[in-house]
Amino acid sequence: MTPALELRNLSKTYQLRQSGGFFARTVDHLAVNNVSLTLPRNQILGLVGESGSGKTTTGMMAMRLVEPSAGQIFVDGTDITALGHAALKPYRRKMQVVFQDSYSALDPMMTLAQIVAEPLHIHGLGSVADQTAQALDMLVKTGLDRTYGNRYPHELSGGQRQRVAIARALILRPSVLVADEPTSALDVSVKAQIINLLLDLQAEMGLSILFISHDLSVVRSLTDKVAVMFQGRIVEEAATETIFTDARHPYTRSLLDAIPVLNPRARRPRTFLTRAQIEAATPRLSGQDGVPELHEIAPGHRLEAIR
Ligand SMILES: Nc1ncnc2c1ncn2[C@@H]1O[C@H](COP(=O)(O)OP(=O)(O)OP(=O)(O)O)[C@@H](O)[C@H]1O
Repeated sequence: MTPALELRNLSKTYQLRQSGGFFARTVDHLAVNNVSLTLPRNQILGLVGESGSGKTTTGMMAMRLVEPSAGQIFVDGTDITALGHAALKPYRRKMQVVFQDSYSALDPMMTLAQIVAEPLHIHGLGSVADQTAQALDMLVKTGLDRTYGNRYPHELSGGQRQRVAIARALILRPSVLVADEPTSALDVSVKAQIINLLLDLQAEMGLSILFISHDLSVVRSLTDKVAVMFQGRIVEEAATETIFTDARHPYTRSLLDAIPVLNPRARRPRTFLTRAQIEAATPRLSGQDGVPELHEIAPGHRLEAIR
């Protein structure tokens, strides 16, 4: 079956301005390096990695919200990489995004019904009455009763705002949802509610989700497959349970070791790796051999960036 989303050899180089007064110059920064990913239909793919590893840039490129420097993006089998504004519009409907910080994404002057209905309005779908009715139904689907339609974003809790952001993203019935750290700003119990909501909606609406997170426990409970990013590259990709029980790449294992364990008796020994050690293991991953076992890695080094 054609995947909902496929990224082929995607790269992004940002041009950074280095200050220096009269001698200011631009330098290239390779944020995403030759990333290939497949998101099958009705599945949830987790994209994990430390801050700055290129997860958001990858998700934004998948949606054509950031232009790739190289590579291709396929949505439902169609190459959308070079489509112009008009040709891209139907694909914009198919792909929606939810961010961590939903508050800044919700217009404070609009009611929740207006906020959720706005994408229908932008795409000219149905009458205003019809758009409002659909928006109220979608609010109910995300666990907010119809009376919320008349409220404003500042009246809501963080979890409720995230529900509104999800309702707005799903009102166009997209086939792909990019969820970029959608639960990181939430308390543990609210986090669980939002995860359950995403799972329910995914099953009900046949969604495919690219779930970007550095919260590995959330990723474990939600995803079918996980891709691990390090310095712009995918260093490991496998079924979720395989990642959590039999990770091959030392960087993945060091990420797993960094998950906090509350019970002190169950605490695992931590593994700290240097970037050079992770780099050394990365090119050899494709052969699945030659990856050094953790006990071979010299103790005493720390990988600060993942802590
Ligand atoms: N618009 C931009 N211009 C220049 N550099 C950028 C831009 N956006 C991201 N970067 C850089 O690209 C790299 C990857 O950033 P990105 O936000 O994609 O990583 P991330 O894994 O999503 O991190 P985080 O979890 O902190 O959001 C970082 O070094 C970042 O500083």
